[in-house]
Amino acid sequence: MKKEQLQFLREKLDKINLEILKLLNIRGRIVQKIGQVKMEIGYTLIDAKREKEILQNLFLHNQGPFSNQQITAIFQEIFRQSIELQKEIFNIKRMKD
Ligand SMILES: O=C(O)C(=O)C[C@]1(C(=O)O)C=C[C@@H](O)C=C1
Repeated sequence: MKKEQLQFLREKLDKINLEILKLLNIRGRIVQKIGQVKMEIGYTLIDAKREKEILQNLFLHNQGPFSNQQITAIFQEIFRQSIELQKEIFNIKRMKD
């Protein structure tokens, strides 16, 4: 039945969503550590060159169905939110100093 197929596919997506969430949070913790190191050595939070390199590497491995343009849009949002996480660390450090 088509409805059963839909339910089955949605259950598959639910599991994948949880995996993505877990990986995003693992990534977020690493981003926080990078933010801390960058602040200690006086680097700016935004690194456009590094973002470009990450995207180039993703394009090399991109097997679709998402286009490179769509991958760029997804990762630009991840970079934006990662910088927000780093700013939080920056503000906490400033409050302590
Ligand atoms: O690699 C860094 O310097 C980071 O801060 C990590 C990260 C990322 O999320 O990948 C975040 C912000 C920078 O603009 C570039 C990359």
